[in-house]
Amino acid sequence: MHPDGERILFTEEEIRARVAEMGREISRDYAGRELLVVGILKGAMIFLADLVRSITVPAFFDFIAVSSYGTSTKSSGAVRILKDLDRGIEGRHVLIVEDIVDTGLTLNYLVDNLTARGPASLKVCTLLDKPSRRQKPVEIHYNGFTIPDEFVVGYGLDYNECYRNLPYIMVLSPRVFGGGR
Ligand SMILES: O=P(O)(O)OC[C@H]1O[C@H](OP(=O)(O)OP(=O)(O)O)[C@H](O)[C@@H]1O
Ligand code: HPA
Ligand SMILES: [Mg+2]
Repeated sequence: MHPDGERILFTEEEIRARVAEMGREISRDYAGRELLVVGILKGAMIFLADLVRSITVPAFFDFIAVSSYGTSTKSSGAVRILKDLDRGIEGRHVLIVEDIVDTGLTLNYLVDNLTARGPASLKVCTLLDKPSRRQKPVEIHYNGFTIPDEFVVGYGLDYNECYRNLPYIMVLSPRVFGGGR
């Protein structure tokens, strides 16, 4: 394990198995339809890349970048769109793909924002759910794993832009961010 980790939460193998299972479930639910997968940059990129390879219905991609964490382990509370979708989503079956739902501020904002654009349907898929920290409600349709209240990194998730390329998910040691969340 990386020396900044406290413990591994999910191994590469555990993630691979769960992501494949999620892809199969999504493929069943969207049978006969075309999917527009909307990835939330940057955290969701690794999960999305693996997930879509287990999805068997026709899938198109678009990406939106938002930020609320900046260089901290605490959400600033203000969600900003840094890069919007390239195209409209009116009449499309949209699946938002996210790495983690924590306070819910990011997805609560994005679901409202994208719903206003008139998609045929809108669902949320997240690899991780940390429900103990929720401040705003988010309806999650596909969830990989529910996790405890700890700051996790790896498999796309960062702290201060580090650790995204770790193939597993680990709990970040509080000594790296000074504890005190
Ligand atoms: O439920 P919330 O408390 O809003 O937290 C979840 C969001 O925070 C992280 O993104 P971040 O703003 O750090 O950008 P990143 O994806 O580029 O790391 C994560 O990828 C989610 O998008
Ligand atoms: O636990 C987390 N790790 C990384 N990024 C995050 N953004 C919200 N929660 C987290
Ligand atoms: Mg981040």
